[in-house]
Amino acid sequence: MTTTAPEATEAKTAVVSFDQVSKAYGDVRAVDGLTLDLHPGETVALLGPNGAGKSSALDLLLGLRTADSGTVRLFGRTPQAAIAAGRVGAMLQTGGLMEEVTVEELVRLVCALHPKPYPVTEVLSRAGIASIAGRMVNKLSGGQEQRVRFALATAGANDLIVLDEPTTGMDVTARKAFWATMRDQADQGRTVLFATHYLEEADAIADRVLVLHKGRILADGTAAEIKARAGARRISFELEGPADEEALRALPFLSTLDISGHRVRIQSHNADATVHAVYGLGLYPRELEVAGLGLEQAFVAITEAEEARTAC
Ligand SMILES: Nc1ncnc2c1ncn2[C@@H]1O[C@H](COP(=O)(O)OP(=O)(O)OP(=O)(O)O)[C@@H](O)[C@H]1O
Repeated sequence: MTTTAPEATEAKTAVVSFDQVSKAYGDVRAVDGLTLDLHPGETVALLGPNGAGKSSALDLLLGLRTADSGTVRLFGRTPQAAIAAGRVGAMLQTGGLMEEVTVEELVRLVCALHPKPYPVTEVLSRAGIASIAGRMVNKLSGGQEQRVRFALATAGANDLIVLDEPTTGMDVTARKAFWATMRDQADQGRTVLFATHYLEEADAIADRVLVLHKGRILADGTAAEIKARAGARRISFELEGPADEEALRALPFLSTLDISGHRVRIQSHNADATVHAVYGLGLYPRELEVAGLGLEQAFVAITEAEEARTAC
């Protein structure tokens, strides 16, 4: 008979597992048959337009809401059991902080409740709030509150960190420190899942990007794969004279056209053919550049294509 060491079983278990999970509020299907596994050490960005179901999915993951159907498992257990075991740290958009205490008292309390806490001084300094440790929580600015939420989410050693739009309201320095810490956590084998509207953050930080739309996953891959999937390319050039908008709009394979003075920016599904046609118009494009889409443009292209498909 062969036996499997507990660590080996654990290694095979998904950190997060959604199996056909649905959640509706009245007529609104916030999460619609979501099936998904997240693995140890992954840094995963959850993208989606407003109302796509990101917060609902995270609430289900954390056991804050109950699914209408399907199952959610964290480390093979219910969300409540995994959280009680101290395996999950979360930073959510909603939920007020305890107010009549100082920042340090609040951090100390959360560290005391964590099964595997970090030293309070370390938690304070990592979140950049050591200098405001003595301040009352109800006197903090929005960005400082966000840093305190960051401190509470990283008060102990968690195997999964869930963040809902974590850097909203943070200044550039706080954002940099925040993402450096998260990278460090992922390098130690922890799984980081974050919902964001900052696509440049997703592009820079995540090694896996999920695009959610109307409660379903529209795309799942690396940022590079998502950009490639959008198919289109960006063409940019400068004209010597004023642009003839009508002629440019008739170019083949054009999906968008933007004219600003003599600068022309185009998105095309066949960049070679479009550029060829630009020369065919007798134009002499200067500083011609052809590049792939950024994650933001790819995201817009993918979600707009889905909107158009479902509207038919
Ligand atoms: N408590 C609720 N009651 C009714 N409808 C809700 C409730 N919570 C969310 N919804 C609806 O469910 C859908 C998904 O909302 P959700 O907040 O999960 O989206 P989101 O992707 O996080 O959006 P955003 O980017 O705007 O934060 C939306 O249509 C929203 O209006």
